[in-house]
Amino acid sequence: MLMTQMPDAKSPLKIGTRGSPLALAQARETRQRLMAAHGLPEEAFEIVVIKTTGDDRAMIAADTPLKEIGNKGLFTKEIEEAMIAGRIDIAVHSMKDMPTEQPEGLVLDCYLPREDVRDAFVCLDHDSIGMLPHGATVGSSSLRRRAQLAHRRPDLELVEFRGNVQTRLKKLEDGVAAATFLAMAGLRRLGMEDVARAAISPEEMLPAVAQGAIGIERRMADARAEALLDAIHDIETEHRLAAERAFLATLDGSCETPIAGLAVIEGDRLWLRGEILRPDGSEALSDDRWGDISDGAAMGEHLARDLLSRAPKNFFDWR
Ligand SMILES: NCc1[nH]cc(CCC(=O)O)c1CC(=O)O
Repeated sequence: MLMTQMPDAKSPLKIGTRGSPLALAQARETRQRLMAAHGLPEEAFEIVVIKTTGDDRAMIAADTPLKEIGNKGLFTKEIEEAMIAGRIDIAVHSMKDMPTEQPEGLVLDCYLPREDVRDAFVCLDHDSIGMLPHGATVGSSSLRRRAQLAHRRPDLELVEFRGNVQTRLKKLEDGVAAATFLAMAGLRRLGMEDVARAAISPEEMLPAVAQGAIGIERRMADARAEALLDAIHDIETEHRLAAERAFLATLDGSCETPIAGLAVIEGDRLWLRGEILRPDGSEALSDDRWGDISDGAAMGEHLARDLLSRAPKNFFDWR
């Protein structure tokens, strides 16, 4: 392995991250894996917190849907600028929030082993979506979850819901809504899986593309970062994300559009399911297919084209 220099206390590998509890947990997991893979001490890594536009809620009205603020790259722009400027060497991201293309000079080709892909049903009084009383209020700001829920239960009342886990739980306690959703992966990484009343199966609610996956970005020309990251890369996650992200890219979507997708590997075969919905949930189109494990990108693209060809003309009016 060619590496100009191993990182040490004098020349640590700088790990850039947002400052949210979940982002910090993901940065620490990355550092932990790098330490273990290379037998390096903690001082060889420095976690650098970077504030992003998406974190600056002072500028943003609390009830504004994220999609209206200009979603693409909202949480990544400042981090990528810091990396290009050399203030950080690698950046740890939730792949669910990552645009499908990276700025010139940066690559995103290292994935950690994927966490639980499912959505969590968070509710104080009921065990499942099906058990919510007629007309109950549900809080979510995710266009995908809102559309999926409206499709399944048109009787429910939807309200915007955001903030950290504690804020959301307080809202449930205050009766603002009877239930909400979070990603199981985030809860697990925070050690808060108890907050989930139940994990929702992908058959019931197909997760967002790349949900539960952490990706690590670096400068293309940084041989040291490349060699260090190579040892912690998870190839199965790469194959699954290739399929899901090609599906998303072909639909020109992002995590704030009503698009869901999940790839699973069984033996040497890859299974991909995709779903698109009207934002009001009045219509949903989905399909799945099996293919070769390394054929994910083509499968994702073809699945997207199939669904698009079946979609009525005005299906994507929300774009
Ligand atoms: N869009 C916000 C976001 N991005 C990643 C996660 C959770 C962790 C993950 O899916 O990897 C969340 C919060 C949520 O959906 O509950």
